[in-house]
Amino acid sequence: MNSLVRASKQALQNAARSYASRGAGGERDVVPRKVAILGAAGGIGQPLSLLMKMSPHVTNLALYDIAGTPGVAADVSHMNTIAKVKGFAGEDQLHEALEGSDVVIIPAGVPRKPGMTRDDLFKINASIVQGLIKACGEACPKALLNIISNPVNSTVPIAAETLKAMGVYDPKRLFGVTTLDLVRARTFYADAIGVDVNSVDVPVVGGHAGTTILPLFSQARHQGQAQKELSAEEIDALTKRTQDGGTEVVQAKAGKGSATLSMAYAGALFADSCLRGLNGTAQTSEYSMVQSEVTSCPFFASKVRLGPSGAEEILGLGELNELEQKGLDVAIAELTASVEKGVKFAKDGSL
Ligand SMILES: NC(=O)C1=CN([C@@H]2O[C@H](COP(=O)(O)OP(=O)(O)OC[C@H]3O[C@@H](n4cnc5c(N)ncnc54)[C@H](O)[C@@H]3O)[C@@H](O)[C@H]2O)C=CC1
Ligand SMILES: O=C([O-])CC(=O)C(=O)O
Repeated sequence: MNSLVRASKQALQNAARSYASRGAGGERDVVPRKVAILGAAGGIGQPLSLLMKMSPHVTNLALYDIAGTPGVAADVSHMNTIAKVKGFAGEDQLHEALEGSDVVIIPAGVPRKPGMTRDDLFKINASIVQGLIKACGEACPKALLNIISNPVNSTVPIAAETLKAMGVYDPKRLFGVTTLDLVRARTFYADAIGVDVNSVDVPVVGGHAGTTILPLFSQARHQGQAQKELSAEEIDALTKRTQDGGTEVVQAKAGKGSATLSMAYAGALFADSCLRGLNGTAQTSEYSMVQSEVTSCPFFASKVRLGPSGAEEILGLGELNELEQKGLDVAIAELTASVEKGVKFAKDGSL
């Protein structure tokens, strides 16, 4: 069972328990953990706020945006789960929102419209992410930072350089959220071979844009009897669909933004794993874009073991087939260029 399903069941159980014992005093053995969401009034931010309010690991939830957060906070604060919720609006309140945070999730910034690439968002989102990361470096330098804002392939290196310049960079605490690529690969693969999606595991490595997203179907695992063996053409189609998953949603939304609900789900899964790692839960791992020596590219998404100090171990890629190896070469070239673009922006502001 994945952690969010478990978390949702736990939240519902907690809710039922507290409902049944209103006034009984409700003692609970929970590690106090504060999570801040920056961009909490947005398309991702709102459902993500809902899901983090349901997490059994969150005791304090700070919802920050340039506007609109008092309403979102008032709304989710009525849910009878353990997290205390507070809304913060406008830059004056940013530091207060961040202080004491264990995990900061950042889905702030503009989304794509049809015809745009994620890199087309760089001009606007680079500065937004840099500003927010500076505030994190000042107010909560030890927090685990979960970057959702696109282009992730550049915003993560921007964050790293910004924190470095402030003297507070810890590579173990900075994560680009690529979980949605894994969520999609699992869904598409389980559908294609006809097995229970909860039994499926598909590694997805590289970055988070087009051909930098590299699903490794040769390493896919599942339980139960598959209804179907996939041909090379079918694997190729699944690879392309995973790489273009974001565009599929952008086109379907026809100008009204990109993935928000599935992203909120993926973001909550990832943040929940970060919290479980912080709490010392054994065997907590996720795929994420981190500073890495797994390939020649200085930032790369692969499997990461999460623990009390963040990314405690970065695992290798395992064995790739010939096609995947070719895909890896393509991914590294494009990802390296996006990383360099981010580093350059952070150093000299060039767009
Ligand atoms: N990593 C991933 O897998 C995915 C990333 N994304 C990215 O997430 C970002 C957000 O997407 P949506 O929520 O759909 O956009 P949205 O436009 O619905 O929401 C963005 C929110 O950010 C806020 N914001 C803008 N500047 C801010 C600032 N300086 N401080 C705090 N908040 C600020 C806006 O007020 C808005 O509420 C986009 O860049 C999108 O491309 C989207 C889907 C998947
Ligand atoms: O495609 C986009 O612009 C949003 C995104 O990153 C995704 O859905 O994977």
